[in-house]
Amino acid sequence: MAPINYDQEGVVFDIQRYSIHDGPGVRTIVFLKGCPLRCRWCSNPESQDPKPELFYKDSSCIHCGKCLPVCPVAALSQDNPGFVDRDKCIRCGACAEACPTDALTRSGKVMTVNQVLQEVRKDATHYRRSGGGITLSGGEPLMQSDFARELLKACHEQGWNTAMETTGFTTPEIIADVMPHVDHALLDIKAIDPAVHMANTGVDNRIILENAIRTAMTSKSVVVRVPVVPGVNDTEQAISDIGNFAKMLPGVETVHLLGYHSYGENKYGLLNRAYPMGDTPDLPKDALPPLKKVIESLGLNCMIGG
Ligand SMILES: C[S@@+](CC[C@H](N)C(=O)[O-])C[C@H]1O[C@@H](n2cnc3c(N)ncnc32)[C@H](O)[C@@H]1O
Ligand code: SF4
Repeated sequence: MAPINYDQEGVVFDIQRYSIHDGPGVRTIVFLKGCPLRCRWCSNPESQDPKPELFYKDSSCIHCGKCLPVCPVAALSQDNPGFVDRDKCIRCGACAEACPTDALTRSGKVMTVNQVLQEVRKDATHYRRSGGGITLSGGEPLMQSDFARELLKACHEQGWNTAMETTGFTTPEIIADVMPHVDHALLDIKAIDPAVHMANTGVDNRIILENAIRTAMTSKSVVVRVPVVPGVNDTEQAISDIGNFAKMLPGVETVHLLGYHSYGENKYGLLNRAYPMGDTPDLPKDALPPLKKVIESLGLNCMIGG
């Protein structure tokens, strides 16, 4: 195996400690920026653009104007305080540094594998006791495949367990390159019907379904995950289609059903974007048990949440 490149850089938008979801034991979740999909319900809209970007919180802005002179490309407006011309913005973050009230903040920063390791190491004693480790999420972690691979290799060298939340929309070469370093793959399948998938995520699902087979053949443990979204895949037929696909993946025994929630809605506002789900209510709690039964009737284990 090639030596680990600890200087490999990636763009990280969050590191969450002490998670008891998204893999076994206590975990640190490292969120990588960039995603080729645009799921209408995505709870992490700040993950989608690969580069760092600005959040603007109108209610915190005191209109002091300190952001205006520091922007090197005049992407902010004197007449309309807090307005960010996102096509002009070069993501340097100078305005966020100048902002005294954090009305402007930057999501995403460049980190090396070594810098992420130093952060993750703070939880290492918990990993040992609980069988936990690191989970890469995003965004789509495979969009920064060199960074993901080097970080996973470095975690394994420390003896830490690794997991990845992915939708597998990438090339077969990247699956072969990265997935052998993942102990637990949490593989999202959002819809089997190609038209439904395209309309709600913006991409064709053929490559995802093909890569699901490749992942199942490469990874040590794979769980299929389904965000259950009203009007998209919340019918017994749609869940049965996903269950039947999961069932034929080698080694897959478990499906997680995640009910749609709108927790990410406010972040669309901070990015000056409209929320694509409008006022669609969260999936009612009682919608999931019947769908769990559908999965179990196929001979698979099913867990609500993940
Ligand atoms: C933000 S995604 C990142 C990983 C990868 N891009 C993916 O979609 O699998 C992490 C998990 O959150 C789920 N998720 C995203 N938005 C959600 C929402 N509004 N309600 C419930 N689950 C959601 C995804 O389906 C996925 O299982
Ligand atoms: S694949 Fe994941 S990160 Fe990408 S848009 Fe969909 S939910 Fe968001």
